[in-house]
Amino acid sequence: MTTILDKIIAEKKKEVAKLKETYQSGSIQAKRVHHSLYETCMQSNRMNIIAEMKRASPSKGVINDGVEPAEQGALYEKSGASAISVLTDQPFFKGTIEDMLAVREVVDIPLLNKDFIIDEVQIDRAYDAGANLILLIAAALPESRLQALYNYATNKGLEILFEVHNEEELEVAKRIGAKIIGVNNRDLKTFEVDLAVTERLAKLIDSTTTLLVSESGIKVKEDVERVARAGARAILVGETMMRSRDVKSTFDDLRILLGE
Ligand SMILES: O=C(O)c1ccccc1NCC(=O)[C@H](O)[C@H](O)COP(=O)(O)O
Repeated sequence: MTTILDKIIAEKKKEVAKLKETYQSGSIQAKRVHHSLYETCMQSNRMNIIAEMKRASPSKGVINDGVEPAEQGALYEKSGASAISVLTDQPFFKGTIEDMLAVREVVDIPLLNKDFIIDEVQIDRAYDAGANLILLIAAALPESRLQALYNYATNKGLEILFEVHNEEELEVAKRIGAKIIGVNNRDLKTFEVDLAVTERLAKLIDSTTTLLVSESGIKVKEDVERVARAGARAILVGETMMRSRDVKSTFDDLRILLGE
């Protein structure tokens, strides 16, 4: 059975083939901000929110097509975001690299380039566009490629959010040496969302040395309390932020004190 992730990766291969022909490393030069998400989150006593710029998604269709990235990014920073995740995939999420550039111009917090990274050229572009972090998805590539991309990004001074959804993928994350592990509560094959995935995998993660980020399906304070109890120090929140009519109060609700 062809899954949505298979379809996304197939499209990404075509996009990357074009990018390799057209993109010259250094041809974009955005402002560089030197902040470590890992350090920020490990030191903070509040739940860290990575707020996402997400116009649309395969599971939900259009979420917020009219968003203005610079305005929304500035609002996220002002409201207390620890980082901003910018989706740059066009075919499935309606994002672009210009969204990253627009956000980088107006904020000084770390930026995650949320895309389906399969090649070094995407890492070069993410860096040039002002990203501090990239996403690597365990389910998307063989371990040897994940390790190569992990090393490449680390050598450029980027941090890596390494995304897993089950025990086997978590083992890969550990072998690769991931310091920031994102447990995606959404099954990228079925779209089923279940916060119990964070609870189950968190038991296998040493949260004193690894930053655990719980990703997807977080809507209300009770969800945050649940993943915080499991050991998450950060949450990645897309749809809830993009649909919120009062982003500041959504942050106030979700930025709970840790260890309570
Ligand atoms: O969101 C989707 O439908 C999706 C489908 C296929 C691959 C990835 C997908 N989402 C990427 C994400 O990980 C989420 O955007 C992120 O965790 C935020 O999730 P949410 O708060 O539920 O919008």
